[in-house]
Amino acid sequence: MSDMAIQDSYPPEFAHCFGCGPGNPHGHHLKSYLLGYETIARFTPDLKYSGGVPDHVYGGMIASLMDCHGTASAAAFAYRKDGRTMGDGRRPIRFVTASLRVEFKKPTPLGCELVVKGQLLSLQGRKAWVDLKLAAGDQVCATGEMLAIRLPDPVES
Ligand SMILES: CCCCCCCCCCCCCCCC(=O)SCCNC(=O)CCNC(=O)[C@H](O)C(C)(C)COP(=O)(O)OP(=O)(O)OC[C@H]1O[C@@H](n2cnc3c(N)ncnc32)[C@H](O)[C@@H]1OP(=O)(O)O
Repeated sequence: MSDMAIQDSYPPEFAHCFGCGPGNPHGHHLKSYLLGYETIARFTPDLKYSGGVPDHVYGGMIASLMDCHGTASAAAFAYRKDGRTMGDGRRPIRFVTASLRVEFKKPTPLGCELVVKGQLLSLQGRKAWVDLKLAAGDQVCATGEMLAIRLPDPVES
């Protein structure tokens, strides 16, 4: 597993995301890592992120974790495809979410660590499709699929 969290390679101007930006003092600071051919993030939501009942996570938190983990995963997969290393000093590769479909399979328990995993489905040009799974222990509680779009490099003047 890479020692560097994917989000820690975001330059300061792109580090404000509430879900995962290292530069947002109020945010969740999700950290995603490349682990072989998949990505992984671990997060334990605070008890205030309850759904309709106090011991389940609300759906927006689940989608948020997939949102941030999915774009980070897309970036990590693109670095690998380009033969680059995160934090290599060149312009960082960044993706944003164009679409995210989430399927809530089981109630997600609150008060325990959630594990989000990402796998690359396809990477074509600027478009990356990422498969996502969120589990509590052995139970997959939600699955998702993201289309992430790579931000173009600015034109040098
Ligand atoms: C933009 C400035 C951001 C600045 C800040 C950057 C911050 C980087 C750090 C991020 C840190 C963590 C982030 C956490 C995850 C978020 O929360 S990201 C925030 C939520 N997402 C957004 O705000 C994105 C809003 N959408 C957009 O800005 C623009 O629609 C996009 C996604 C950049 C695409 O616009 P574009 O660059 O003009 O590209 P466009 O030519 O429209 O589309 C490219 C291709 O994708 C396809 N496509 C685009 N959208 C869709 C869609 N929804 N469904 C299907 N296909 C689509 C197009 O058809 C096209 O396909 P081809 O013709 O090439 O085959």
